[in-house]
Amino acid sequence: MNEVSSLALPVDIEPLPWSGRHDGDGPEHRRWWQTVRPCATTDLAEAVVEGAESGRRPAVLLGFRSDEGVRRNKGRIGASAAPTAVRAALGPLAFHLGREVFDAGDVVVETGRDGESGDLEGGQERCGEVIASLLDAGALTVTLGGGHETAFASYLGVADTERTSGVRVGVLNLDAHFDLRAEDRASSGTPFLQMARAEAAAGRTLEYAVVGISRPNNTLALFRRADELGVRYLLDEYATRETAESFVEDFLEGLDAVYLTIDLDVLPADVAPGVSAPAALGVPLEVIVAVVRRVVASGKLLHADIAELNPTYDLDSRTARVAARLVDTILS
Ligand SMILES: N=CN[C@@H](CCC(=O)O)C(=O)O
Ligand SMILES: [Mn+2]
Ligand SMILES: [Mn+2]
Repeated sequence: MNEVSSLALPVDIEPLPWSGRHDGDGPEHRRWWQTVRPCATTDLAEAVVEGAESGRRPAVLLGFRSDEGVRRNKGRIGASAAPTAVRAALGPLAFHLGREVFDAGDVVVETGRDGESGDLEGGQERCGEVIASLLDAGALTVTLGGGHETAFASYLGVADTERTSGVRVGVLNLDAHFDLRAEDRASSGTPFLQMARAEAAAGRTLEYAVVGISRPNNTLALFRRADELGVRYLLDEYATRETAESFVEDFLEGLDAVYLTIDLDVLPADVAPGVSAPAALGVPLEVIVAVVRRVVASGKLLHADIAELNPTYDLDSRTARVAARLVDTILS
């Protein structure tokens, strides 16, 4: 395990904007805003030692403020504001988790304009370095995207940490889309093809499964690419609690560790209106929560991210509240 003092955090640790209702200072009144601490290296190191005793790693949240992937994918931009919106929705929630939670701040991606490209690739590399460093230190990491280009940043971190050396790692995506587009440059529509190519270059095969694929929202070309790459998927219309849990159990069985990525457009549009591409059908939130619980119960969760929240199109913070609930479930 690396020294925690070598953490490559994205920002100088400053008080971050966590707030919520105040019912008192005792543990019985505890909420997220009273719990989350800036990710100072010595505090994280202590929490890792304590977490090893209780069997619960400390969690570290990391924002990936990026619009560039969705912009390149011709979607509706606004996801760069999502990390702030998720923190605001998490802050007032009652805290029942038996682990420490830290906030490592945000990696900020410059957005392109006037025909110029933004530096998505640089941002993904920086984010990947931070994730790998936090994983090496012993944390359970959760990235708050950003468009789904967040997933390639997550992959870089997962691929780089010493914790995945010699380990069978899979990627479980909860999403209406494959995001396997073959494009000249990275976007929110390409991350899993980028991963498949990176794994192939390393002499491995990407273990990739998706729950919630919408047939009308993925072309025949994308279904063919998924088949060529051996991608396992469950269509949205067949995703009941029973089928989804059994699909995920089968996938997890052949793995030692899993990276979970949740694209909020997997949910019905009335549950998650604040996304670039809202779903006409979608997978019920109860099913998504059940899937996340299965992943957590497996003990194989290494890293997770939540992507595509777009506060510009949200209604009364509905989607941000769902994202916060899912973060809470991931860390339960
Ligand atoms: N992140 C991926 N987004 C979808 C968007 C689809 C759409 O705009 O309809 C994709 O590229 O397939
Ligand atoms: Mn996606
Ligand atoms: Mn999607």
